[in-house]
Amino acid sequence: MQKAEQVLIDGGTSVDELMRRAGQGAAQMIWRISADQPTLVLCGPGNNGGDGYVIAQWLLEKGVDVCVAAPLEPKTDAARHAKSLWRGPTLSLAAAQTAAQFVDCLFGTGLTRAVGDDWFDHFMRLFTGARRRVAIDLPSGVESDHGTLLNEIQPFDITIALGAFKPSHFLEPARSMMGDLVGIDIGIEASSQLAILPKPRLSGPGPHDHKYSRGLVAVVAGAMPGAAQLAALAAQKSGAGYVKIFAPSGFPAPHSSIVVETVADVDELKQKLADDRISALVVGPGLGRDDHANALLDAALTTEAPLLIDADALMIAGSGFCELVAGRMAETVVTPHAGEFARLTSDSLADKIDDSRKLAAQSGCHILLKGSDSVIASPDGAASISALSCPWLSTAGTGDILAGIIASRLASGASGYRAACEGQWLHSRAARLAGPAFTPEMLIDQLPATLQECL
Ligand SMILES: NC(=O)C1=CN([C@@H]2O[C@H](COP(=O)(O)OP(=O)(O)OC[C@H]3O[C@@H](n4cnc5c(N)ncnc54)[C@H](O)[C@@H]3O)[C@@H](O)[C@H]2O)[C@@H](O)CC1
Repeated sequence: MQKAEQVLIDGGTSVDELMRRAGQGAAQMIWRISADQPTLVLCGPGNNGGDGYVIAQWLLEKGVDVCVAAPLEPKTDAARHAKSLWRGPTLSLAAAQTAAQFVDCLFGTGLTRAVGDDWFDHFMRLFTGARRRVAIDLPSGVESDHGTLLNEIQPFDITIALGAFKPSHFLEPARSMMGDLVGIDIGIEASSQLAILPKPRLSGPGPHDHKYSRGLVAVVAGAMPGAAQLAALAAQKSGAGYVKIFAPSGFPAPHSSIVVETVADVDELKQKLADDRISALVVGPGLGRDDHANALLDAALTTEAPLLIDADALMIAGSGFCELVAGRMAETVVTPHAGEFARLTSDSLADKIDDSRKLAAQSGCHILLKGSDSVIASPDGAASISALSCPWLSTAGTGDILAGIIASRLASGASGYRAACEGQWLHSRAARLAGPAFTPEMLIDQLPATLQECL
């Protein structure tokens, strides 16, 4: 983002002009949602504060009863210029009174440490006394890149992001402080190795496609049949041409179209996995964690097809994970939740994006770190954050479904990173369509409609 701003500035667009676009865009948004509510704008010393003076002046010209509170004079040229154009009253923090609407321009992306108590106590007084609270770019107290809270703030009603979304708009715990999140275009083309997951663009089968060209997904089943069945069903309803489960005898097929191939032992599994028509393999959901499960995982790792590793397989692999996957030539996607991730790295999770990137680079695998703020990282350093979150996904079976969706995307020929990104988006979107309190089957049933949206 800062690089993108610099390109514009080098090309002749002044910081004043960017600030004018940002402030006016934000003011118009505020005007649309709250019209003439009496408003207090809290302006800090940096360019975020400068945005605040632009917003305040724009609202004043609309006839709004607006006041600025500022703890310090502006420190940047652009913010000084914005203040020079402000025609309304400016009060100290201590003198400022609460207003119906509170607009927070104390700090944006430049916050480097917690806001001190002398300012923060007033900040909270003015915040608490307002009926509507609007944060400009980022709520003060939130650092911009890692989702970290530097102060104990409370949720805003709306956050207006300027120019581009920052990682903390989507990473917890910061994300929960944003309220409704909207973006303002100020003419900056942000390009970075960190992306917000876009809606996938998929194509359906062509006239010459058949079940194998659309992709054969195989699932290695273990001790708990339900999880492997869900992964298989999800793969099927995400568009795979053919879905098979390799399972011990007596394993129930989840649907008459899904083939269950009995494997008597690990050697037989290895033989079946040598079938080069297999386009993607899933191992982990319901695998179990005993010696037999361990041997099934070893067998699965012999496949030359793209591989999705999840759940029990990750718990078995533990800190030996990187060694275990070291020899793999085909794409490998790994989908741990935070607990499984900590098991793979033998360390607690400090920074979702950096830690996922590190594990991806060390292992050569694509890592999808699951959570309400899922992060996907690739060995080449690319990373994406999911902006679609659905807290109703926090229920048993949904991870197995995600594994099946990603496997079907791998089977269609997508790269590991792309399959993980597409799978994550489809999963979250299906959850939104399923509404509250869904069963795994209800979630799976939404997958065709979700695919339809992406064709
Ligand atoms: N750079 C640009 O061209 C544009 C920036 N814009 C705005 O500018 C913001 C970033 O501006 P800045 O980089 O000036 O950053 P901020 O306005 O967030 O504040 C930075 C200033 O606060 C100080 N500071 C940081 N943490 C502090 C703390 N805990 N207590 C006291 N002082 C502290 C810093 O030393 C620095 O002086 C964005 O979030 C956005 O709102 C927009 O106006 C669009 C254009």
